[in-house]
Amino acid sequence: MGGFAELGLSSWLVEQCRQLGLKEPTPVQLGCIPAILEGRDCLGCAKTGSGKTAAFVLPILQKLSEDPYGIFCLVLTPTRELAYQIAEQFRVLGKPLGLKDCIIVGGMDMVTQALELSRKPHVVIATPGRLADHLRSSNTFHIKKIRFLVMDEADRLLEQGCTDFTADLETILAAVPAHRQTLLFSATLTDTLRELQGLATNQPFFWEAQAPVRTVEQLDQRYLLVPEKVKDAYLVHLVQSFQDEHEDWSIIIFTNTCKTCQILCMMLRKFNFPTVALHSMMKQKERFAALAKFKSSIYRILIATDVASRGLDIPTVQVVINHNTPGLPKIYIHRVGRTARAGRQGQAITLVTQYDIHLVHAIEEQIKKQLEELPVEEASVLQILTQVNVVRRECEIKLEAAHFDEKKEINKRKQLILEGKDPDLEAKRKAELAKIKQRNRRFKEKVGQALKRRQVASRAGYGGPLPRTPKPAPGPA
Ligand SMILES: Nc1ncnc2c1ncn2[C@@H]1O[C@H](COP(=O)(O)OP(=O)(O)OP(=O)(O)O)[C@@H](O)[C@H]1O
Repeated sequence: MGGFAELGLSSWLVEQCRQLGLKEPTPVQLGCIPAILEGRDCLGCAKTGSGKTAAFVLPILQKLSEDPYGIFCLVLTPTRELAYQIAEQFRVLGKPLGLKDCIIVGGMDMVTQALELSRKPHVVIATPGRLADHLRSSNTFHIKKIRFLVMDEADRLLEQGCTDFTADLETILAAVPAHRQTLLFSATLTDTLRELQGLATNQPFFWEAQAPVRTVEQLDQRYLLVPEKVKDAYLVHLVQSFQDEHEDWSIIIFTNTCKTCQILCMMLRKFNFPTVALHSMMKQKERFAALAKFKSSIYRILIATDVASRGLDIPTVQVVINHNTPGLPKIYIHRVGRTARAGRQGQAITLVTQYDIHLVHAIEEQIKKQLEELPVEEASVLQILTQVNVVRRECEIKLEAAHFDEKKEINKRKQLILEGKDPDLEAKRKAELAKIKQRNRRFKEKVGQALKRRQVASRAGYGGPLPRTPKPAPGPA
C-alpha cells in the first residue's frame, strides 16, 4: 500500500484510497500527483478510464486540508452529468475533511445555486455557461481567491463545437486570480495543446501516456459495413444477440442527433429492450433520472447523443455501439472509452455505411489501430428487416405528432435569447446564408453542366468556347 503514500499524499488520503479500492496509483496518477503537490501547473493526457479524475482530486484535497477556505478550487467540465460525477469523487475522497462542494450547472434552479455559492463552498464544480451567468448577474460570491482551476475535458472546453464555451470561459478567466494552479486533463489534449499551454504557465508539467495505440488495449474494436436503409435492423439484431448471450449486460448506443436518439429509444422499447435515452432536448431532471436508472442496471441500454460521450464512468458498460460513424476521431475515442475502463474488457461496434468509409480511415489513422470487421448472420437480420422498418416508421410518426421538431425550435430560440442574441435576426441571417449557399451551388452546377457539354462536344469533334445550349448532333451531310 506504499503506492499512494510514496506520491507524497497524507496518510488520511492514502486510507481513503484504500477504502475505495484504489490500491496502486495508475500511471497518470503516478506522473501528475507529485508535480501538482509541488505547486506546478499540470497538463495530463491519458487514455479514457485511466483515473485522471483522482489524479487531480487527491492533490487538491491534500492542499485544501493544509489551508482550508472557500472557494478554494473551481472545476470546469463540459457536461452537467460529468459535473455531478466529479463532485461525487471529491465527496467520497474528501469525506474526512467535511468537504463542502457546490455544483453549478444549467437546467437547475439559479437562486438555490446563488445561495450555495454565497456560503463559500470549498470546491465548485461547474459547467461554464451557468457559472458565467452567475458571475455576470451576482455579486454575492467571487472566485478571485481560488488556489486551483481545473479544466476537465479541457480540449472540449476550448474547442468551438456545437456548444461554444468561448465567451463564458472569457468571463470566468477574467474572474479568477492570475496566481493559481491550473490543471488541465483529457484523453485527447494534443490537438489543442497550444491554446492550453497559454492557460497553464506556472512551471507547467506535461504528462502524456506513451502508448502505440490511443485507445485502451482491452477494447475489442469492430466495424460493421451496412447499407443506410438496414442500419436499424442490424442494431436490433446486435442488441438481441447480446441480450441472448449475456446475463449481466449494459450497452451504450451513440447517435448523431437528439431526434434519432429519441426515435431509436422508442423503437428499441417497442422490441421490449429496457432502454433509456439521454440527450440535450430532455429536461435536466429526466436526464439525471435516465442516467440513474441505467447506472443501477434497471435499464440495460442507454441511447445517447455525444452529451454522454465524454467522461462518464459506468463500470458495467460492456459494449458501445456507434449507430453513426463519428465525424471526428476524437469523438470516436471518447465514445468507445465509455467501456473497457480501469482495466476491464469491453467491445466497441461502429456501424459504417458506404458514405462513411473515409471517416473510419481517419479514425484508424488517429488511434493507430485498424478496426476489425464484425461477422454477422445476415439471414437473421433479413428476417427482422421489414418489421424493424415498420416499427421505426411508427415511432417517427408518433414523434412528429408530439411536435418534437417544434419543441426543438422553441429550445433553440430560448438558447439564443439566453446568449443575448435576437432569434429573428439570427433566423434572417441564416436564411440569407442559405440563399448564398444555394446560389453558389446553382452556379457550380451550371459550370459543371457546361463543362460536361463541352466534353461531349469535344468528343463529338467540336472545339471553341463553352456552348450555351447543347448543339444538335452532327447529321449526315
Ligand atoms: N488507482 C486506481 N486503481 C483502481 N481504479 C482506479 C484508480 N484510480 C481511478 N480508478 C477508477 O477508474 C475509473 C475511471 O477513472 P476516471 O473516471 O477518473 O477515468 P478518466 O481517465 O477520467 O476517463 P475519461 O477520459 O473517460 O474521463 C473510476 O471508476 C475510478 O474509480
